[in-house]
Amino acid sequence: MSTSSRSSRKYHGSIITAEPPEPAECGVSVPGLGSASWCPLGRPLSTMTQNIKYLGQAEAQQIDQDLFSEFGFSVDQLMELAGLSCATAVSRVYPLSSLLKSRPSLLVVCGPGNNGGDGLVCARHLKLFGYEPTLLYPKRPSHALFQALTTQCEKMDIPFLTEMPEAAVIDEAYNFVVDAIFGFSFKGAVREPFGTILDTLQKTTVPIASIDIPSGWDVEQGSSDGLQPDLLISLTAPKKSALLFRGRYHYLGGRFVPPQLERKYNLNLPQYPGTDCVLQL
Ligand SMILES: NC(=O)C1=CN([C@@H]2O[C@H](COP(=O)(O)OP(=O)(O)OC[C@H]3O[C@@H](n4cnc5c(N)ncnc54)[C@H](O)[C@@H]3O)[C@@H](O)[C@H]2O)[C@H](O)CC1
Ligand SMILES: [K+]
Repeated sequence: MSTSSRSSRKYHGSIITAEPPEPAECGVSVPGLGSASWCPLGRPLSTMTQNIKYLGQAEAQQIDQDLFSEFGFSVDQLMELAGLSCATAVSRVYPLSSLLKSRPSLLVVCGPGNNGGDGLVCARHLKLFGYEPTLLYPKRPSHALFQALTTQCEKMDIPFLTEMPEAAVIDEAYNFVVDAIFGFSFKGAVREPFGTILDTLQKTTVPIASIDIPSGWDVEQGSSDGLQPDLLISLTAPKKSALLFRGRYHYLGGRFVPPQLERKYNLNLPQYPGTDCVLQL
């Protein structure tokens, strides 16, 4: 069971990993949020990435738009790479060999936007990696892309739940949960059915892996009483709320940013190792 002081979550029934490093001296540049010597995560300098930019909501959306309009990418291209990054980070943090339940089960909860699409792609790749994902996808957009992603999962025999199980059932049935409910376009008070879903997730004790933003968190301000994921996978670049992430693992994914775009927004992205599609921050 984790006793990490950075996360109040207690885990049982799965995932045994080392404790996170203790706070140490470090320096991070956080435009608009603080001085260059602030160490928000308490990680040693050697494992932090100096000067990586933490994005505000509008800037994250602008970069997204630039990728599609100015740089000519399509949504499904980037979503595939984003979802693959998420599946890769998940498999690094929760390798099949570390799971304590008899089956490598996990629940992926998908929201109504592109974050939900990342969740569908992530589920498909996790299935290919040997996991047994189950999906909950309560609000499905009519757009052909999401219908195709849904079909792909169905054809890979990934089951879809019709309703959110109770917290105790989730703890019993799944090793961990992937949160793909909301990403960088989340705004305002949570609307149903996602309020109830997030309330249930908060009652679970299995680890939560959040894609891009812990769902329900304000993209810039975070949330003191919201979800406390164990793993956060920031896509393209971390958002400002990631500075308040207190889980054990923070990964960067979405290795698709053209250098010209990186320079335009001064992202200062770290060097991904070799051909890897994720990087632990
Ligand atoms: N460039 C990249 O890094 C890429 C990131 N990707 C992923 O896309 C999401 C952002 O997707 P977007 O569709 O813009 O928004 P969301 O998924 O966050 O959600 C929009 C969806 O949610 C509804 N909504 C908003 N606020 C609320 C609320 N308070 N209550 C209920 N519902 C709400 C809204 O109506 C929309 O339906 C990013 O985070 C990445 O995960 C791409 O996949 C690849 C490129
Ligand atoms: K999310």
